[in-house]
Amino acid sequence: MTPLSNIVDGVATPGQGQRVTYNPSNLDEVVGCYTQGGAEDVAAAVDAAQRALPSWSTASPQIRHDLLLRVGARLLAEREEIGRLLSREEGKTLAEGLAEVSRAGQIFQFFAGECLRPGGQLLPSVRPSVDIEITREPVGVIGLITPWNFPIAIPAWKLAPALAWGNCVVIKPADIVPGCVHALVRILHEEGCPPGVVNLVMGRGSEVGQALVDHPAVSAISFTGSEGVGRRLIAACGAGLKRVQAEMGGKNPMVVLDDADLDVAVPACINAAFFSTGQRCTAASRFIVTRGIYDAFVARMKADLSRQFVGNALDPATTIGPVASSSQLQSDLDYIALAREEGAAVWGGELLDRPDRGYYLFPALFLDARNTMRVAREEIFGPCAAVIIADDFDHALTLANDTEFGLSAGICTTSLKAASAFRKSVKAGMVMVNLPTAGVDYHVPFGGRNASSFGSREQGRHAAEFYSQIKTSYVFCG
Ligand SMILES: NC(=O)C1=CN([C@@H]2O[C@H](COP(=O)(O)OP(=O)(O)OC[C@H]3O[C@@H](n4cnc5c(N)ncnc54)[C@H](OP(=O)(O)O)[C@@H]3O)[C@@H](O)[C@H]2O)C=CC1
Ligand SMILES: O=C(O)CCC(=O)C(=O)O
Repeated sequence: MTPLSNIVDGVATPGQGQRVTYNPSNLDEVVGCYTQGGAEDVAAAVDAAQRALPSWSTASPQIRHDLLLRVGARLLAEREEIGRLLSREEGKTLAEGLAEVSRAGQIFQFFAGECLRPGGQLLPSVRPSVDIEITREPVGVIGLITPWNFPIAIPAWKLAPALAWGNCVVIKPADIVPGCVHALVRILHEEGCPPGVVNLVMGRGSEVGQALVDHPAVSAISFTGSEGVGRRLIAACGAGLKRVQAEMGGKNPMVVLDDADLDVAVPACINAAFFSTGQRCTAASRFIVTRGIYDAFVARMKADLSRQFVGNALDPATTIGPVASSSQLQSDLDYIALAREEGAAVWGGELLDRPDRGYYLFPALFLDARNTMRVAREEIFGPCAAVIIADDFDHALTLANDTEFGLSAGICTTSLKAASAFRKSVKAGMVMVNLPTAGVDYHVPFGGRNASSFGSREQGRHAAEFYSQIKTSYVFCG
């Protein structure tokens, strides 16, 4: 099988080795074969980006707008083909794969609009006859390091604002799912992206990702992934005086109060914790349920979960796809064993036999869990949720805030007063009322607090904070 190449300076460029990807729904099926780059490919890509920067950073906003709009339209037109590739490579259901490609297309269209929106400000000075002008300029060459759980939406929400603000980029997708980013970078070039503006180097994080972080000509790094890698990368960027944005994990709570409508709360909790196989940084992994509704909530969760079908991502009957990789599956199984050791009553969590050889894991509830347990404190990133009893609203809020993370948080209640109090007091970057903690809009700020996020927000108009830098000019006009 001939591997798909890196794309450097607009040209397909072979690397040193190759990686074959397999379908987590069916391990006997090869999905793709990709070249593996190394530090020298990163150096060539950064060189190309530096050469492209003077003309791209000064290009008419109309040119950037038109490119992003065309790319958005192509993604929407090719949604079926790319969505199937995404589902075969990552394992999310086809419906989720298709929705993710649409989201990527819409993100490009949103940022096409941003290219033409004036971003400056004219202010009077405290001195007479002096005007002050605040303008935004590109940051330079930006390294984008993306994870496996959103193989096209996350690359899109980093690439589109980077280009809109006139930067050049080198992107490194997660090694187990490079197919969608390869397709996206190919489309960018087919739609007229000038050589060197977007460069793709595939390969391992410890080599390609590290080389990007270490390269002195890379001015900024935008990363999404684990807390461990994120923390190391933030330290390295700080030492190299690079701008950095890191989107890391979550241990997101979903509070269910006595007055909740279970017809709303249970579907929201199932979606939040188990759709996309629980592999979302915004996934709910703690259900904090007040005493009066606990038994009814658990009974209804078990009944509704029993109707979910865990199967091949392309099977229309499937509501929950396989776990994405063998290492993630092993980690999930280790946490399920740990939940038992820590004294929770585990419901579900079985490996499933299916005609296809895949990583099929039934959702797990860790009943009667306590918030002090490791399974209630550490990000699992699989179809597992701890169910914790709370005495009342105040206790539930205290438990919800007792975490090192702070990405998203949800509450299910029919009380406007309780919902408002929760929105104001919960320590999270995003709050949902009677909605799943996961599944966000593409045109508003995304991000969290504490160990969940570092640096400025992603997405929406707030993305400008990271992808542009401010210049303040003083003009004597007397
Ligand atoms: N917040 C989120 O959305 C995500 C959180 N996670 C969490 O992380 C856990 C492990 O997933 P995993 O894929 O290993 O996450 P990682 O943090 O290892 O991977 C995220 C990205 O960083 C790259 N990377 C890895 N090491 C380095 C490095 N030293 N320097 C620069 N880049 C690097 C990876 O490359 P490569 O994979 O190619 O080696 C990948 O592109 C999950 O179980 C989950 O808890 C994972 C994904 C997304
Ligand atoms: O919940 C979402 O829509 C986005 C989640 C996400 O960005 C992530 O899991 O990395």
